[in-house]
Amino acid sequence: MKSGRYIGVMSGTSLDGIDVVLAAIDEHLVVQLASYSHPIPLDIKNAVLAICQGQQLTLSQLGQLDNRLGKLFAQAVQILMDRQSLTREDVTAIGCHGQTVWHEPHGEAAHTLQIGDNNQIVALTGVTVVGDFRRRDMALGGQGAPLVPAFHHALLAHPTERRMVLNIGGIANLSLLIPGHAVKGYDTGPGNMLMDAWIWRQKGKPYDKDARWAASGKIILPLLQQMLSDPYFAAPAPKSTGREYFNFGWLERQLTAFPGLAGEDVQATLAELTAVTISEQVLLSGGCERLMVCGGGSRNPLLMARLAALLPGTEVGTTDDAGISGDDMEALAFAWLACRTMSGLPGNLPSVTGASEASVLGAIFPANPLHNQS
Ligand SMILES: Nc1ncnc2c1ncn2[C@@H]1O[C@H](COP(=O)(O)OP(=O)(O)OP(=O)(O)O)[C@@H](O)[C@H]1O
Ligand SMILES: CC(=O)N[C@H]1[C@@H]2OC[C@@H](O2)[C@@H](O)[C@@H]1O[C@H](C)C(=O)O
Repeated sequence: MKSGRYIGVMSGTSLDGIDVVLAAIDEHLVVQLASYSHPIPLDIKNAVLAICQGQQLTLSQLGQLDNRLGKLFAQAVQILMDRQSLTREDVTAIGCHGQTVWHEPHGEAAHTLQIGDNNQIVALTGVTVVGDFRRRDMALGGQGAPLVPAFHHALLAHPTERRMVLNIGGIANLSLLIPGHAVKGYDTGPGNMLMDAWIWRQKGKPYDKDARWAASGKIILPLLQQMLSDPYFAAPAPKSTGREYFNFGWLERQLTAFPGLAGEDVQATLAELTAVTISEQVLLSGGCERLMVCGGGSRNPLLMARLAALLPGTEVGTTDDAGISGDDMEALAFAWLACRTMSGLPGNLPSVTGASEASVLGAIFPANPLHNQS
């Protein structure tokens, strides 16, 4: 393994910020050294949201967004490097996930697109970048997602305890770390995404802090039942999804049969949808002794309480309890995946994504050895 200091960059489906993490990685250890969250300007957030909901745009507009996101990722990395007084020689590589703008894992021409020009990051920081992690897996017949289960397994698997790791981001994904079994993992469906979309439309707030609004409402059971009948929830793994499917349009269609509901009741029902779809999958997958939650949803007390209530006999906690900040897990995973690629090691798990083989992932954008030499 090419050990060293790596930086991971993640801009997820929630568009709440760009997470950047510095980690020391070797064969046995991943040590988180520092992290930083960089804001995303509102016009960029709105442009990505519009694309994910199917809005048409010109190639020029797409190219400009790719350029601006690349510069934004570069700026975020540079701030972390400056704060840590790191020079380019101190960092082996940067693993940058990019911004997913479309994910379509089915059909004759399945595809997934993460943008944010990695060349911009190399040009500004002088550090080698690894990017485009998902498309090799897709070329091998896989879903291209989720990719974090391999990292969850490397970091959090236990020899005897049945564990599952749950990321509640915009989309929620579950990793099954069951001793004696191949690692499995898939997206369970919406995490915070629908709750975020609803409170944004109703109140102009980016998210329901500490679920205060949801907690003031009551669950509308017929609406919940109807939402639960969406075929995604019963579909077998491998499966992955995104904003192209579970978006505000999806929610509006669900609400047409229920006019005039109080906003807080819809919010309470959406929180319950997230908790129920996750807990059903945990139980259907045979249950676990410990559920370790990360992602922004692990900061939502209502979601955490509902998960604990729906999963009696399971120890429900956060990955922070195991020493890994739930806010940094995904960025850390892309630092680790970059290290795998730089070391010529596979990053995907066919048992998770359905790919025909394990493969080295991504593309390497090498640092310029002539940088700053004249
Ligand atoms: N205190 C809190 N109370 C309620 N919700 C919270 C809180 N803190 C964070 N969140 C939720 O977490 C979201 C951000 O989660 P996260 O950063 O894990 O998403 P992401 O990484 O962009 O998504 P994905 O994992 O799908 O790519 C916020 O948009 C919000 O909904
Ligand atoms: C296509 C895409 O960007 N998928 C994300 C998204 O966010 C959560 C969930 O949906 C997961 O499948 C994936 O991200 C994590 C990092 C993964 O690949 O494991």
